Amino acid sequence: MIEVKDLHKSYGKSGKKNALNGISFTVEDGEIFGVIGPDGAGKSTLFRILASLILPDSGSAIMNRYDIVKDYRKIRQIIGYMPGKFSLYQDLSVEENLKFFATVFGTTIEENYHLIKDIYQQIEPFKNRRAGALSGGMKQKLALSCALIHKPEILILDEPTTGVDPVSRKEFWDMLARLKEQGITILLSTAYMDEAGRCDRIALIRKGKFFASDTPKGIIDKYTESLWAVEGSRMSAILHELRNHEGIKRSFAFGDKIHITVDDDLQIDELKQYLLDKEFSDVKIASIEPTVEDCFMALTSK
Ligand SMILES: Nc1ncnc2c1ncn2[C@@H]1O[C@H](COP(=O)(O)OP(=O)(O)OP(=O)(O)O)[C@@H](O)[C@H]1O
Repeated sequence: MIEVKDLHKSYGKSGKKNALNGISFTVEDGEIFGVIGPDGAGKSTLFRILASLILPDSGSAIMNRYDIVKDYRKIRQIIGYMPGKFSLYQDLSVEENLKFFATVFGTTIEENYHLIKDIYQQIEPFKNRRAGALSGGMKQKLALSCALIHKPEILILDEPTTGVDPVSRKEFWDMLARLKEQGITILLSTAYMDEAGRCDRIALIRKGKFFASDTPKGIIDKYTESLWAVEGSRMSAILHELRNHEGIKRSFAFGDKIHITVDDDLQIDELKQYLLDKEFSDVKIASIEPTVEDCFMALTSK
């Protein structure tokens, strides 16, 4: 179990830059807990503190009975940490990297091969290739293998899917689901809101603070406003006109659509006519169910 209480951290002389502003949460054994938020929100700072790499200014954290400050040696044994930036030795081969991490932790690849088999088998054909010459998806699989090779109880993965193609991202999440089945607790961060649904619980973070924490469904269920998706061929011009409409509370581009939150008394046909009058003739508008990203936008615009 992970128990985090009121963590604060600032950087710079006289602590000018507040990175964490009082973070508290718990993660149960075997849970996948996702910390979701934009760049600079404080995710890496939080994970570096929990991995015992930097000290908090105040607050505490217990990871499976061990205190991150007092018991930092033990913490490093029971966690597997995959930093956001590529952490492997670029000039060592795939196999040499894995051997190195196994040796540091006093184990061997053979001893814990069963844990990494699923993942490592996919990169084993390239075991003699330099890590620096691997694709993004393969680097990520090697980094995860290295984080797992000492059989950690808790995995801390900082933005593990950033810069990874959609197929490798899906494979990665399937692997995490299998690790969870083996009882490993997984704490990860992501800037991709569509990954929220693969977590048991999530926390939304912004400016060093969690502003919502629940199951993905729990977060979505709290969204009670009317939400529509607008499609058309001149998206930025449509967005501009929508922002001038007083019945629209919020609007933002969402992939190839625009999501808008509207006043309860506005009707779809009424808005279609408004856009038609502005010469947008091919506009489609439909009522939709919110996603975690819609919740994030709603909560951060308050
Ligand atoms: N070593 C440092 N010195 C000064 N400021 C820092 C340092 N590390 C992070 N920060 C600042 O602290 C804030 C939180 O950064 P952090 O890296 O924890 O966020 P993040 O959510 O992980 O984002 P990113 O994905 O961009 O790393 C940011 O404003 C960042 O600029």
